[in-house]
Amino acid sequence: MEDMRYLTFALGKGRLAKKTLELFEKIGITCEEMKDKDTRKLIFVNEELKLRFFLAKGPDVPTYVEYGAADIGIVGKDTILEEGRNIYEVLDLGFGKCRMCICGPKDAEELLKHHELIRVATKYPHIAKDYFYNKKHQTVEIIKLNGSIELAPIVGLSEVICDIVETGSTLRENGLVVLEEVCPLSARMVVNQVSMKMENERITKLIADLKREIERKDLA
Ligand SMILES: Nc1ncnc2c1ncn2[C@@H]1O[C@H](COP(=O)(O)OP(=O)(O)OP(=O)(O)O)[C@@H](O)[C@H]1O
Ligand SMILES: O=P(O)(O)OC[C@H]1O[C@H](OP(=O)(O)OP(=O)(O)O)[C@H](O)[C@@H]1O
Repeated sequence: MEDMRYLTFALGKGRLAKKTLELFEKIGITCEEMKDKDTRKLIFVNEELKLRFFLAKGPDVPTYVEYGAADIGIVGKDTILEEGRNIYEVLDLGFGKCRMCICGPKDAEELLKHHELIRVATKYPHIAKDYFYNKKHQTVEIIKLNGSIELAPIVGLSEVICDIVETGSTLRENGLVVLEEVCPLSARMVVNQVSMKMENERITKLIADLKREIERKDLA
């Protein structure tokens, strides 16, 4: 135990953070310091288990993991696809479930069907490009936005959007519908490629513990 090095976790801020900490707690990994809402501290340590945790913007998580600044990351599948980093995706955590979809007003269906040159607004330009160019073989103009994507077809910036749909209420409240599904999404655990070799025993055990907990919850 004495010469064990710290394993570092990068957790995506926002929606996934709370569920991630709850899941870790269930397998005996706690980080009390991190629950303090008022803290400006960025990095938290569990001395006993030799673990360190930090919160980062979702899209930065794969970056920290690729460079080895974090051994392990927890992040949405959307972010993994969008960032395209050299990392191992090792586990589907089963929460943060949603879908990447092409959405728009109902009448945009015809434009899609006839492969018209449409504009696609999205926070995920790589996912959108891959979908339209490689899967659908359709030429489109992709417009990168940073949030409130549903606005784009309403104000005439684009014909459709490529965005996350969870409950569908944002679409409904703005008169938009799902036109096509790109792929299902959920939170994933990612691992640095060198860490996977150097810390194989600890990381393999962590994956097995998490898997057992996720399966137990699925059965309940
Ligand atoms: N309804 C949802 N909207 C967006 N993301 C969701 C939703 N449900 C689950 N997720 C998952 O949660 C992850 C993190 O979502 P979060 O809202 O915290 O990030 P974000 O919207 O990219 O952040 P920000 O608000 O800083 O732009 C997403 O990458 C996605 O995998
Ligand atoms: O299907 P729903 O349950 O309505 O969830 C989907 C909405 O939530 C997300 O937006 P977010 O709240 O992250 O805001 P943003 O658009 O500013 O990123 C996503 O981009 C959709 O707009």
